[in-house]
Amino acid sequence: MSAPRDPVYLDHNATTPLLPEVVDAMLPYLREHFGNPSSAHVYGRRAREAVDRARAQVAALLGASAEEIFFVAHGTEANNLAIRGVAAALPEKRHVVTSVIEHPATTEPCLELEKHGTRVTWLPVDGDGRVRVSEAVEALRSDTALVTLMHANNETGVLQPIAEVAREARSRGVLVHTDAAQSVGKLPVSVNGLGVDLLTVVGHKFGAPKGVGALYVRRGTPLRPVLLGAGHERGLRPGTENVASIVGLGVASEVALRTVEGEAARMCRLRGELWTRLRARVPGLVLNGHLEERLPNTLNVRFPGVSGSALLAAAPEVAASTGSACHAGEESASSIITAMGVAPGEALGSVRLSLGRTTTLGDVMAAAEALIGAWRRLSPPR
Ligand SMILES: Cc1ncc(COP(=O)(O)O)c(C=O)c1O
Repeated sequence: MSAPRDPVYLDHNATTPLLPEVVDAMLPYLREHFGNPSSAHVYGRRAREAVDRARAQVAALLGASAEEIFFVAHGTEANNLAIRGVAAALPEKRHVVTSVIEHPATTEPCLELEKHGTRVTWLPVDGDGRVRVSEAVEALRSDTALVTLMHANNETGVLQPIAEVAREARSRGVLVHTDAAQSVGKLPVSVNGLGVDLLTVVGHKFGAPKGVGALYVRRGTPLRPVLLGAGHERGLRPGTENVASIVGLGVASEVALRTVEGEAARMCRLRGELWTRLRARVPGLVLNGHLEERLPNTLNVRFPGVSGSALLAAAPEVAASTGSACHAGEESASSIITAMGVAPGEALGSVRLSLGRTTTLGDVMAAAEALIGAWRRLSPPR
């Protein structure tokens, strides 16, 4: 008897499988090259060289210099370091601008600053899920320390107008951070193209392991460490480097630099195929978020008359997510979708389908069939 097939994995915005090149590059650093990069002997030197190589690879992906890349444990830490680190470095500036659709790794540090007296402007989004540049500009004040806006939203995949906001903010002397957890590795991302001072990179969103990320810090940006300890990462992020994972992040960056454009185009075609198939057979299906200004791999759709979680439970052939949360047995709609003006009852029908490098046309066709079948079984007869 053959083993049951695993469900089609359409949850690449949650995490991605490790790239084979990443695993191959990491293994020697888990086995024989176990040295501490701070040690002066050959074991340490080998580890230091590997970390330096990875730093150059991440920098190349972003169009940055190696000295501007700081390794951290994850996206959460990178965002905390950017937001809390700037606030600590500029104590006289008591205002931060962010949006209502950020990941908790941004929202929570902003709420913490707010508790301690910093004023935070929470920008709304329009019906397409985008911040309006004019509202971001109007929010800027003489005491604004930082604008922190995500590059691509993790649920909808919608891209934010970072370059336009950054141009205005930086011309007024305001620092700009973008959480690029979802866009790096899926789209070409350049720190100079975006014009940002700080940018968050998350390894496990593009084929590197979980538990490693990086913060890009433009030369000269005022930033204080959040963790206190020894002098690793030039004093900005103490703690012995996670060498094998850093090597993995470097190789994933190198692969992304070589292949991101081709993969983005392939992803866009597959996503188009999925959308076309679903839309043709689910009357009333709605796309959440802007049609074009979005990640090439992400489709977030609202199925009529059913909840997204019930739909996914009825389609075990597909592994995907909803943005809804369950509190005390009550399902509540995603705050990202309701922020776009969608009524909570309708927003509950949303499902995020996020494709990746391992996704094939066969996967997309099988997933579409499974979702359409589940929706028909759950929907009252028309
Ligand atoms: C937009 C965004 N920012 C930050 C993070 C946090 O990354 P991590 O869970 O690796 O800390 C995620 C992870 O889902 C994300 O999607």
